[in-house]
Amino acid sequence: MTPAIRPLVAGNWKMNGTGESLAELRAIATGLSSDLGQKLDAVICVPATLLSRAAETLVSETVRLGGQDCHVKESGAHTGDISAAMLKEAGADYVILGHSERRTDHQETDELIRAKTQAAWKAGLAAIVCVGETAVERQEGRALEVIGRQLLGSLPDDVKSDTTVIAYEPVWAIGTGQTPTAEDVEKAHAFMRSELIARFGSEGAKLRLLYGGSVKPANAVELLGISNVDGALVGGASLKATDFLAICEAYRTL
Ligand SMILES: O=C(CO)COP(=O)(O)O
Repeated sequence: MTPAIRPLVAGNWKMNGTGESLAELRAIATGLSSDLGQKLDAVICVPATLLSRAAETLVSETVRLGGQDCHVKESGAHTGDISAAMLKEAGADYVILGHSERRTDHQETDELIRAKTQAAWKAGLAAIVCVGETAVERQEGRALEVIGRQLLGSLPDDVKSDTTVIAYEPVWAIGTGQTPTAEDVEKAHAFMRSELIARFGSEGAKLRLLYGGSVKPANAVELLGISNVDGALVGGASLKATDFLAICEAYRTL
């Protein structure tokens, strides 16, 4: 954790969730309306189909909503795509961009992610920009090189800390139950911090750096307590309110 940076715990529901899941969202919001909610910001990135209903269902401001991707354009002939402005209108304040599943499934490049980040800002959304190495890249000793390249390529030049969040998600740790050692997470986050300060100066020092990949209640205190880890991007464990809240609880002790 970085002193003076307010933590952010973000959930990524991916392609999961139905109308019934809104009860979990309500339970998360209720859980965070206690003093726990004063210790952190929380956002749940639901499937786009649930955004409007999720926005209606949330009675408190303790949880923000996010989308999981957006198109670079505001509107037009792009069948199946959703613009950042549409996400905003549906109730989102954040959008995840460049998740490894999109980089892989949809061949998204750093250049495209950078354009999407600008589109998100223009629509009034904060971008959660994801980076992370694959297992092979790690075995080849290229993890930091890959993270550095993705950071450089995926971020526009005018990054501001109130509209941009970075998520380090090692691809091999996503949905596998495996996590890097605390030393490896610390090394990756320290590297990102120094790269971001070198490029963005004081804004780079204030950017929130999330760790993502098999975060669960059992490892939350250890992972969230690491230097320069300012929150988490949680996949599977964000689908159940009890798990997500148990992860947030780590900030009571940190
Ligand atoms: O991809 C993730 C969040 O974006 C992480 O997923 P898991 O927490 O399920 O490993």
